[in-house]
Amino acid sequence: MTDEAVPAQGASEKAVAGLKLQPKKLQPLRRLLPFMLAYPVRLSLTVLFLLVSAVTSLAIPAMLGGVIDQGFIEQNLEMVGRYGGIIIAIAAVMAVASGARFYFISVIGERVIADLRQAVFSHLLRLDARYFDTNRVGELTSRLNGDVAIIRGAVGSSFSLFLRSMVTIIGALIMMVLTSPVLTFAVAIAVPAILLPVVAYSRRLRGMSRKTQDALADLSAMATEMLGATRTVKSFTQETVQANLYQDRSEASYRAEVRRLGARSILVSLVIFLGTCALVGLVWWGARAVFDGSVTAGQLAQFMVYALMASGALTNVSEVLGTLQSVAGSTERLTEILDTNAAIEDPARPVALPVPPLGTVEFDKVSFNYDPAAPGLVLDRVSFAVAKGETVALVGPSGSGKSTTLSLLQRFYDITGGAIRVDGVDIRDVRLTDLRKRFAYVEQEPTIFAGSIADNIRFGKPDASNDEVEAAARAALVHDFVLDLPKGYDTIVGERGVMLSGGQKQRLAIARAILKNAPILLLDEATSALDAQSERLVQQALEHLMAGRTTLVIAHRLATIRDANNILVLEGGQIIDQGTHAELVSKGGRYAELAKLQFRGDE
Ligand SMILES: Nc1ncnc2c1ncn2[C@@H]1O[C@H](COP(=O)(O)OP(=O)(O)OP(=O)(O)O)[C@@H](O)[C@H]1O
Repeated sequence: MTDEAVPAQGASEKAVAGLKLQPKKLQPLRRLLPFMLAYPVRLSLTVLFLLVSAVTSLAIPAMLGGVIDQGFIEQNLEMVGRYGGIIIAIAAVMAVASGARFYFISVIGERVIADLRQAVFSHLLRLDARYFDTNRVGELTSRLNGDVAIIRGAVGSSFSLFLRSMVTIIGALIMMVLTSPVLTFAVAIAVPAILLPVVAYSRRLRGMSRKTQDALADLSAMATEMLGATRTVKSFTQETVQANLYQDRSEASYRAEVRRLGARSILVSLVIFLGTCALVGLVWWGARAVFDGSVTAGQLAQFMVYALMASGALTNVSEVLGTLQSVAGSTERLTEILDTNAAIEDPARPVALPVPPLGTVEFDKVSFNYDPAAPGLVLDRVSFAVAKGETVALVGPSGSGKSTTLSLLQRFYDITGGAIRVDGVDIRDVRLTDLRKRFAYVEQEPTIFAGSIADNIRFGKPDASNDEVEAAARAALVHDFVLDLPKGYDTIVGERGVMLSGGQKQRLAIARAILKNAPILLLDEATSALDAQSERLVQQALEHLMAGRTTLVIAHRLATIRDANNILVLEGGQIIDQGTHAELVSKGGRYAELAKLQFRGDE
């Protein structure tokens, strides 16, 4: 829809959506207000030009009455010329004011959208891990893209049209009364007769419209999910099945839309027919008034133009109200994100961690559950300590709580009992960024971003010089393979690093961790088997990374475990045993079994 949509009979078709005025549903729009009020100068200019353009457009029909009565009927060409000159002058002012109004309101619209988008994105990044456990990323990005696009498409143009039309309606009504109170009275009786059946029918459309929206959202969620996993789809040969599923849903959405269009077409016919009847009635009533001398021909013409202007503006308002309702819906979904408080936040009075860092970690009877309401515990009174420079390995069967331990240490979730201390300070008393700066975290499946190799290494230290990046890359044995790449460090690695091998990705993540140079290393060793050559390179890179750092490692490699100062054996969220590799093997308990299973190949 454009701002300059001409209010004509055809537009009555669009009146459909808006006739369902529900002020409550528009309330979320208030949340856009602060974003607009942040630009008072542009806003005032918009209002000024809006008023000027409305007043000038109302002045033109008044001149038209003069042309007819004093020019046509008197057959006075000079008067026609004089009025023509005035009309051209008014039109010139109107043209400039309308252009300026369109420009300023569009600029405000774009500004508001940009601010809102940025606010939502940065707020999302600050929310805690639990929020992302319970909200689908696809849905969040769709809010960020889809809802922002809906607001963007409407804010400038719809608001402008809405305000302009409201001013026109009020102005035209006043002019109608001034021109002929009798005719105004006749119109006042006719309007509800037309509007009531239309309103009644348009209620039916509301439910239909919601259904097609839902169907569309469903479709796009499915597309996002499948296109993000094309390799899985291919490998499970699900192309046809998924394409058919998509087709079924797409057809369902098509049918829903066709039903809605059918209903809407009937409404259009209804509006056109009733509108024409009203027009004929007005002409008849007006002609009678002219014949009995209560109004002049010029006044009648003038009145008819005002009536058309008012009805056109009314059509616009009703249409825009429909649009504004969907904008309100989108605004609500976005402000919902802005209103969500992170469950994990900085303490009111943060305690500083010691400088230089000690590099110690202590778990003191730590208990935790992802879902506080669920029975049982994921970690059950886990206690251990890691001294400076030590390497402590976590081993245990799948689901025993190893990854959870590393998450809790970084305070992705808050524990339900006990305490976690880093450098002797309870992590809940430390600012989140201070805490997380103390760790370098290498994930099991490292996240590689779509940028260049250098960007990926620099992630943890954006201001690192090229030399620093290269030094980290050398230590992580990334440098050699980078030299073979066409653009060296500037090579773009593709989304999620698809252009790199598994071992290269791991070394890249290690380089990133080396550059961050944090005192405590959190390592989730990859379980996926690398070939012996890659394995050796990754191991070498890790040794560089671990040198001189306190290390907490979820271990799957024998080399790591053999060198560990202490091995914690986790099972069902509890530490069931601990000691060095030799001690634990000689004990012959659960660890010996695990080690036998896990490291058979290595031995
Ligand atoms: N984000 C989460 N929300 C809810 N439950 C979770 C979440 N992450 C893990 N869990 C549950 O917590 C338990 C411990 O999981 P954790 O990932 O810590 O195990 P793990 O020892 O690292 O396993 P693996 O070796 O398979 O990675 C499991 O029962 C798992 O289902």
